[in-house]
Amino acid sequence: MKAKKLTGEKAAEYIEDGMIIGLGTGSTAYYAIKKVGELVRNGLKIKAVPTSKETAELAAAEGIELIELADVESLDLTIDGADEVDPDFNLIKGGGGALLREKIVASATDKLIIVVDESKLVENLGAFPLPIEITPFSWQYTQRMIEKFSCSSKLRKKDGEVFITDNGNYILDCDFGKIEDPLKISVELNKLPGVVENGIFAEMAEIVVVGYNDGHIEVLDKE
Ligand SMILES: O=C[C@H](O)[C@H](O)[C@H](O)COP(=O)(O)O
Repeated sequence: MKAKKLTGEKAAEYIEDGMIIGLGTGSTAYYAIKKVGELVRNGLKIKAVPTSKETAELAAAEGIELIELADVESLDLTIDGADEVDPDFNLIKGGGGALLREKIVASATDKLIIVVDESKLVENLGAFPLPIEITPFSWQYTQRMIEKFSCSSKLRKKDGEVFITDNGNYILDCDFGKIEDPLKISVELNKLPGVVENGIFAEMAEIVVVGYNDGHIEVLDKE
């Protein structure tokens, strides 16, 4: 928890007056949002696009001005968490179910800053089951098509009920084993009718802020 808090707060240092920023989802992004709230209450002027209903509620409670992505051309930066990060900054996201909005917001962002604790760093993506957002319509058919990519999958449930995303869709958590070529599999998965989006964020992150349990932080920069 300490590591998550430190990374969230460190990432907030990149925010400057007048910026339009994206706010990620999850337990690490939470700390960044709390820090942004503090900065706003101390006079920082920014506007923010949330990546989930949960984040919108938290940000509003923090007094952060929210806007729609539809109303802007691009975002200066986005701070978001991840479930896995490989050495090339490819990510798996969507453990919290927010991957679709997160990917749309990330794609509109000049600088995507990822905040993680050390447990998220991996040599290869894939130990964390890949979340894939799919339409409820004939979802079992979509599942069969996805499983042709040599994975096994489970429909995500929460409290015994099917998990429904903010967009009214389902999520399949897919075990591919080691993912050798994240960009390729991401593109192939998104070609399947019924697949709305998958949780691989390939070649999108620019900065990864890593928090270690001993209290130190490392900032990894793609450049
Ligand atoms: O859907 C959720 C997001 O992709 C999260 O950013 C990701 O699951 C990491 O969350 P956490 O920081 O809680 O581990």
